Amino acid sequence: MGTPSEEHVLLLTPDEARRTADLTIRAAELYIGDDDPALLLDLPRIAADLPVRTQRFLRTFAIDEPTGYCVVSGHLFDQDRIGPTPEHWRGRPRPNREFPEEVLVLLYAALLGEPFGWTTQQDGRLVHDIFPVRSHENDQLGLGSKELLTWHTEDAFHPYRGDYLVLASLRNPDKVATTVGSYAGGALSDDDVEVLFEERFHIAPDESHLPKNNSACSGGDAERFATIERLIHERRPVAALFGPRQEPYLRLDPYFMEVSEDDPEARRALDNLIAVVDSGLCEVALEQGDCLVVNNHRVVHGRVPFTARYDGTDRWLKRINVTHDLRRSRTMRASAGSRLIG
Ligand SMILES: NC(=[NH2+])NCCC[C@H](N)C(=O)O
Ligand SMILES: O=C(O)CCC(=O)C(=O)O
Ligand SMILES: [Fe+2]
Repeated sequence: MGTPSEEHVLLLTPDEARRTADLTIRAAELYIGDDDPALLLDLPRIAADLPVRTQRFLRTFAIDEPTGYCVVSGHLFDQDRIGPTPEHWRGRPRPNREFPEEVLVLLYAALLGEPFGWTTQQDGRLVHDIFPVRSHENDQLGLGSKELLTWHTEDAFHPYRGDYLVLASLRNPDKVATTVGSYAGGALSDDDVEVLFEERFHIAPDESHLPKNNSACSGGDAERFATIERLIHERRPVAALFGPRQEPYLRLDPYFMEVSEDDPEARRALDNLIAVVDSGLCEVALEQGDCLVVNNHRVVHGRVPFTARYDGTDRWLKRINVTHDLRRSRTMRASAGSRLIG
């Protein structure tokens, strides 16, 4: 994988960008926030008014998997309306000033599948904020900055992790790059591939799901993290590769992965895979107005280290998780219609 090629990018025409912005601003006036059930119900109806090229581009990306990631660029994100980059995601109003951009990622999610969130991430918000937070400067979190955010499958530890991820760049003045990596197939020995397809790898939940990175509720909160706790204690081994042998899907987060000491074969195969992904890692610096869509099985992603500003002008992304099939996670959601896994 090199730098993004033409097939990865849809550049909106000025007219398409205007129509898209108008659509999201009008919709944002009709609903009360990213969790408004009426908005979630209406998403496909509203998405039908997005430019036809956008609809076809994202539907093709989802169904045919022509590439592991793509970018829809040229969106108009009104900087005056959006206002300064906040200091923390906690306690933000609903709806907020950037609600039209939250509507946008929800509409794109509806073209790809169904948007969902986690009770254990950002207090159950459906659309996540990603900007540097001072207290997390050195953490392996989207909210970090000083450290390389090592590449990963989003929520790799979880059986119901998303099929796609949408990242909308509200601003990125220092052109801080998101990293994207893949495994094309053919670069590893058949023996290594065989081992990687077997359930010989442990993946611990990353820290974004831990209680310390959510708001503490008074009492009775243990329940919210019970499933995560169980996954930590079960330590069920999983496969690092799955699906088609020629072009396998990935389930990787090396920083949080472990292989038993008595399984050097699995260790070596994983190290070889990590080296192949590393060697082809590319950097995608999202410009203001870019939406990056990641196929969470075909590619891994991360972020280069950077120096945060903490003056209201920092890099700011909106993130949404998307699944093809909400029903699969039904036992971990409170009701059939709930979009929060936990
Ligand atoms: N290798 C890693 N750092 N994995 C964790 C990724 C960050 C996590 N998805 C977050 O929302 O903050
Ligand atoms: O900041 C980025 O570009 C990616 C962040 C990310 O991967 C995450 O928060 O999980
Ligand atoms: Fe991520």
